[in-house]
Order: sequence, then structure tokens, then C-alpha cells
Amino acid sequence: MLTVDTMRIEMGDFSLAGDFKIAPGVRVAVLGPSGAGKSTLLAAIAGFQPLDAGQILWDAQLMSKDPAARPISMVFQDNNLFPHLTVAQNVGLGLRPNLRLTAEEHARVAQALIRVGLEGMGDRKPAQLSGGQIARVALARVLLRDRPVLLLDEPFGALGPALKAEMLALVRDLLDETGATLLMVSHDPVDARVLCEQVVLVAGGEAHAPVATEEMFANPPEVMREYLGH
Ligand SMILES: Nc1ncnc2c1ncn2[C@@H]1O[C@H](COP(=O)(O)OP(=O)(O)OP(=O)(O)O)[C@@H](O)[C@H]1O
Repeated sequence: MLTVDTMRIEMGDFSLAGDFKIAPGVRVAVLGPSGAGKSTLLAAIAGFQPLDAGQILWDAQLMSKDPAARPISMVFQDNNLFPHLTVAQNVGLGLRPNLRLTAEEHARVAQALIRVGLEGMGDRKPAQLSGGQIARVALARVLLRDRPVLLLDEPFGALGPALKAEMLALVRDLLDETGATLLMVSHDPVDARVLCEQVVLVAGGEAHAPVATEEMFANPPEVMREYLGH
């Protein structure tokens, strides 16, 4: 269970509040207008954004101040790959930041690359990959880290519709295998309907409690109607 407990963040004119729980294994889309605080919410959960009040807990325990020690994997918009490292090294970082992998760990990296459809591409550099392949590398790293919470901040925004659908299907398969809890920021409400059973609406300075996706679209609140453009 992920608990956002009376959270408050203040940054100049901007503020964000939140007080809700997300059950384990649930897939949540984080939707809302530009600048509303979707990325800020994910950064707070990941430990990159300090809170001015409240706390964030996993399984009723306060999470570490150190983002690397949290039970979380995060993929950012640019898929955060290091350009000077190979694909296999970028994935290996998920296991060991110093890249001194054992033979068994090298084998796990190779397995993860096979799982995401990148067999034989471990020696390439990110510049030698397509956008879809780069997204797959980021997901292979997530798979190896094997954390119970996955945060995706618009990771497939730059991909065309067909590739994006392929990546969402891969994320769904990986979540089916790992049982991880997902929070995914997206600008496309269709993503929410394809992958997520709940929606957290971030608007008006608040990250609202999750609502069933069907309910959100069948009966959208005013701010959601504005956001959806109808
Ligand atoms: N360091 C900062 N100091 C003050 N305000 C900031 C800072 N960083 C971000 N903001 C503001 O915080 C607000 C929330 O930004 P955030 O990136 O979380 O929104 P978002 O909903 O993810 O937006 P988008 O959909 O455009 O990516 C924005 O209004 C932004 O201008």
C-alpha cells in the first residue's frame, strides 16, 4: 500500500496537496492540466522532491530519504539512459551503480534484454537505437531492479501511436509478471483507459484520491471535462 499522508509541497506560487492511498498492484494514471503538478507528485513519491508537510509511506513505513533506497523504479520522459554507456551497461546500472556485475548478474541483464525484445543489442550505444528501442532499454532496467512501485513520467510521449501502444502492452505484460504498483503520468487519456484501472487527477493544487478509470470518464468532474476538451 502506497500512502500519501497529508502531503503539502510549496514552490513559490505553486502548491500541491495530496492525501490518499493506492492499493498494491493497482495501475494508476496521473492525469491533469499542464503545470498542475503531475511530475511533482511522482518526484515526491520517488524522493526527489522534499515535502513541506506530511509524509509518504510504503506498507505503513516511512520511506528512506535516499531515493535509491526507496522501493521504487522511475522512468523519466527522456528514458534517462547514459549516452556513453552500452545498452547492457545502462541496464546493468539497475543492479549495480558501479557496474561491477558478477557472471550471474550479466546473465540476468541478457535475460532482461531478451524479455523486452532487445536480444543481441547489448553492445550498442543509445544513439544507435530507435525511440522504441530506447524505451525498451529503460523497461529492462526497471525489470531488473524489481521494485514494487513503478513510476513512469510520460515515458512514451515522443513515440508514434503504434509504437506507444506496443510499449503500453509491454508495460502491462511486465506488470502482470511482477505485480508492481504503477503510477503513470500521461497527456493522453487513452493511455489511462488502455492500461490503468484508476486515475489520480492532479488539478487546482491537489492530487485527488484515485477514482476508477471508467467512473472518471463516464462521469468526469468539471476540471476533467475542461482537460478532455468537452
Ligand atoms: N523549482 C521550482 N520552483 C518553483 N516552481 C516550480 C519549480 N519546478 C516546477 N515548478 C512549477 O511547479 C508546477 C508543477 O510542475 P510539474 O512539472 O509538476 O507539472 P506537470 O503537471 O507535470 O506539467 P506538464 O504536464 O506540463 O509536464 C509548475 O507550475 C511549475 O512551473
